[in-house]
Amino acid sequence: MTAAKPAHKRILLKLSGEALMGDDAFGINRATIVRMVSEVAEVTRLGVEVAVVIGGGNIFRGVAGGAEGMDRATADYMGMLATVMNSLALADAMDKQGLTARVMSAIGIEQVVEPYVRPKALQYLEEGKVVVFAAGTGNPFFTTDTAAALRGAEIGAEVVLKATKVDGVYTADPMKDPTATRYTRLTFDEAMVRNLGIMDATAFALCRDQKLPIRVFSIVKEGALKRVVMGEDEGTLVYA
Ligand SMILES: Nc1ncnc2c1ncn2[C@@H]1O[C@H](COP(=O)(O)OP(=O)(O)OP(=O)(O)O)[C@@H](O)[C@H]1O
Ligand SMILES: O=c1ccn([C@@H]2O[C@H](COP(=O)(O)O)[C@@H](O)[C@H]2O)c(=O)[nH]1
Repeated sequence: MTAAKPAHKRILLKLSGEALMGDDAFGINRATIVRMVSEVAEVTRLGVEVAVVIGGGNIFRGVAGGAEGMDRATADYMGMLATVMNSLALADAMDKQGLTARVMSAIGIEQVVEPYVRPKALQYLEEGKVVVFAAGTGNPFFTTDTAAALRGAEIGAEVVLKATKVDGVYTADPMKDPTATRYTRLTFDEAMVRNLGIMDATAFALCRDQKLPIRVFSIVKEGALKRVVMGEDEGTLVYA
């Protein structure tokens, strides 16, 4: 009997910053990051090329309460720096688990991490290294979901996997509306027309135009990432 093959050769994994908190109120929970990284390690062992974009919601968001009264662009740069911190923590945890990770930043901070250079990122992926894209798109007024769509398209990923705290896209925010029901699949146009808040419209529009599917699934659910990579029916597929 031959072993089942992964459904994807190259993926862009968008990891929720907020999920990194685990049960804590802020920051990075050690056990949580270690578990997330072990799930990433498992899919790299299947031969899948993995690029990661991590959010910053566990530390700072430009539109959150902590930024009230601030200049929006300044607050957004703080948010991007929060994603650099998460990226460094992630790469460090990967290193500890025997993965080789490279952090590439969209904003220049060469003393800390190397800048994002597309051919270099592609080279790392071909070498089997995990590439962590830090600092979002490098521009204020965007989110790391849009960065995931952008980098996913640039590196020719077959799918964007949005790993978050909920197990898919619902008819309404399931954290606020207990009657909300989960979609198994829906189109980008449906997601945008229904104004479903799971991702911002910029990210949806970019993926739709590039015909880059997104699968939304729960990173809290153990083994879900591997099941998604193996093509099993997990979470919600958003497609063009
Ligand atoms: N229609 C919907 N279906 C599912 N989740 C929704 C929906 N509308 C809003 N949400 C909310 O969206 C959240 C996930 O999106 P968001 O990008 O804010 O989180 P994240 O990926 O965890 O962010 P970050 O990386 O910034 O920490 C969920 O936790 C959920 O509460
Ligand atoms: O391209 C980008 C990406 C992010 N930001 C800012 O960072 C925070 C954290 O990102 P999340 O996607 O919310 O996790 C975001 O709120 C923005 O303030 C950005 O400006 N540009």
